[in-house]
Amino acid sequence: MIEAVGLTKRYGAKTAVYDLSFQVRPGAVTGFLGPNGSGKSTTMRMILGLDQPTSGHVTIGGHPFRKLPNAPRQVGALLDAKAVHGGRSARSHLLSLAQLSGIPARRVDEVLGVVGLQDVARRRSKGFSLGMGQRLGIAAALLGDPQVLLFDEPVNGLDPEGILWVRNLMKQLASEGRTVFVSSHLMSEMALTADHLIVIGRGRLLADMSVKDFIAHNSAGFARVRTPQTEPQQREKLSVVLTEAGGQVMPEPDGALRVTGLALPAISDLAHEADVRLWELSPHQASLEEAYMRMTQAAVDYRSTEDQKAGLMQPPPLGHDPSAVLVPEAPQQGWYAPPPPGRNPYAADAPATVPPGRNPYATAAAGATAATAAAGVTAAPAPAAPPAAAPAPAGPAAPAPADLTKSSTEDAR
Ligand SMILES: Nc1ncnc2c1ncn2[C@@H]1O[C@H](COP(=O)(O)OP(=O)(O)OP(=O)(O)O)[C@@H](O)[C@H]1O
Repeated sequence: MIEAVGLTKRYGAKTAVYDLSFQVRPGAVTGFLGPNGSGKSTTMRMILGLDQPTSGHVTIGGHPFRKLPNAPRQVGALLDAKAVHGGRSARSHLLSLAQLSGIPARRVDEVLGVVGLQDVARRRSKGFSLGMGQRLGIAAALLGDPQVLLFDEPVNGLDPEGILWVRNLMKQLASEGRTVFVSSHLMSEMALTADHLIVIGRGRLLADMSVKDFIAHNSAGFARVRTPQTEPQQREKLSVVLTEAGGQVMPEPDGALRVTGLALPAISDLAHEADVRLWELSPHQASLEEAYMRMTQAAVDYRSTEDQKAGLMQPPPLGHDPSAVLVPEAPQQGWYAPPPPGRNPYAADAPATVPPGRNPYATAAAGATAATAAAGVTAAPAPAAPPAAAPAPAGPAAPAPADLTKSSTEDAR
């Protein structure tokens, strides 16, 4: 088990991680989610003893990483897949890590098979695509057959087949009773891979719960309501009526209204009483991705001016005064306002109102990382992550597609 207690890390005036306490349990995949710069990599580096906490502490199996006996056999980590000596072949890279940790050479061939790189094992890794680099990093993490595994963005650069492979590998490792801690920006992928989620924003804990609970609490429903386009005053009238009845009303890009906090029958009755004709009244389920975006949007540090065009910022509510701009300290209601956890907004008895409411070998088994650090090789800064929308395409140095999609020997079993 990994246990963090009051973990805080400051870099000068910048607080990267603040008072984080959580546990990562064995036998489950725990997803570690947060926007860019939220402190995921810093937390992982502190777990691996590569960064010292300013205050608080973190242990693995009850010991700080640096005090773990035979760490490479107990903990494996993928932190930065690009931090590999490109002049070496995949096999010799793994062999050198194995030698540093007293791991027999036959294990190198085993893990090359597990990650599907056996046919390119003697090729220099500088010719590897991003996806192949990720596979090599995962092989390094598995080298010591450790019980605790940390993966920082393991699906970066992987194609859909690779993403599926990583998903199955994580699940398999957890089913063997191992502790698997995986960071990602991709809520949708984590919803499929993880059993438990730890979500952070600006270094603070936002959620620590099972995926099941996260879905139940956050992917709330809403109603879409549309009035005749030819009569905009009807839309305004309905919006006022619904708001007065305690609903939250937001405009949709196509001119419809998104309503939360009111049951569908109540919306219908209120429209009827106000003599407003409806062309659409339909229930919708907000996606988990959207729920995650809502939870973390107040904690997003880097936001493109193009976000508005891409629909990644919340539209202002109807009647919003743009001069009164709020800078929230905590997550707040975004595109939609979900009902309190467990409440079905469409139930006939639903209330009319809702309360306002690196290291060069950082890819390597972590122990080898420490060993290479001791050998005087300094850690590289974490690379900027790609946008969350889709896996990054293979880099320009991508080899023949056959290499990328190669099934691992594990797949074949
Ligand atoms: N060595 C450092 N010196 C100064 N600031 C740092 C250092 N490492 C990280 N930070 C800052 O700490 C914050 C958290 O960074 P971190 O890399 O942990 O976030 P992250 O969640 O992993 O981000 P991403 O998803 O983009 O990889 C950022 O603001 C980052 O700029």
